[in-house]
Amino acid sequence: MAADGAQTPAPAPAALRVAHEPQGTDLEAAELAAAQFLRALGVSTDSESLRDTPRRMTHAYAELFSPRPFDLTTFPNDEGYDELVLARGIPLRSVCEHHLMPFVGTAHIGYLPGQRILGLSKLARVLEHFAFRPQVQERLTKQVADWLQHQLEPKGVGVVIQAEHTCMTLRGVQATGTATMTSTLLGLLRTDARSRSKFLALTGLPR
Ligand SMILES: Nc1nc2c(ncn2[C@@H]2O[C@H](COP(=O)(O)OP(=O)(O)OP(=O)(O)O)[C@@H](O)[C@H]2O)c(=O)[nH]1
Ligand SMILES: [Zn+2]
Repeated sequence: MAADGAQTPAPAPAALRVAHEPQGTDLEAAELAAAQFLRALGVSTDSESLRDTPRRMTHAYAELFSPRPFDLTTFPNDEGYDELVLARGIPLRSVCEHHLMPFVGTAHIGYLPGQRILGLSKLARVLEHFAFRPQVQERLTKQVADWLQHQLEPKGVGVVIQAEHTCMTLRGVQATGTATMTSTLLGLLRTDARSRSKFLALTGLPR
């Protein structure tokens, strides 16, 4: 409790170990299922070049569903830096949970610091943490923003994602070149027009 009676949030820990969240994997079973899946679709795995494809498929998806653990390193905001910190154009790759086809693009992730600042690389690592699982873009965007707000307790968070969903560009409606945009703004980036406008200016997106 501060002297004026206001609640002061507890500072975030200097480094929080963010673990991989295994759901229980059985690579052998997945490989057998992949072979069966391909056979059922009339794709023969008899040739030398396709013989290992079920194993490759299994490992490819296992990789895309396994975010790497990392330390969420934070530092005290000793200088009282009170403008935006923004990582622009972070590469994004994820897998849509409806078709298990990739969606790829870029993310812009920013925050207005409170008592602590974040190790810059962690903005990309948090994105990867939530992207490496079957996802929808809306949930991914919100999860990254909510998580940063919760862990860092900044004055505001903004996340904008632009991605191409191959399930709608390579198949189905085949709307080649379509970019899907999503955004989540929290705290001052949501409520304060000046902060929001600055955030959008730094992302390079139209305001
Ligand atoms: N909201 C949202 N929808 C997504 C995302 N990724 C894929 N989808 C959509 O999920 C929907 C699944 O719809 P369904 O009608 O069940 O699937 P479908 O018959 O293959 O549909 P089409 O893709 O239209 O051929 C499609 O409209 C996809 O475009 C995402 O990140 N967010
Ligand atoms: Zn899809």
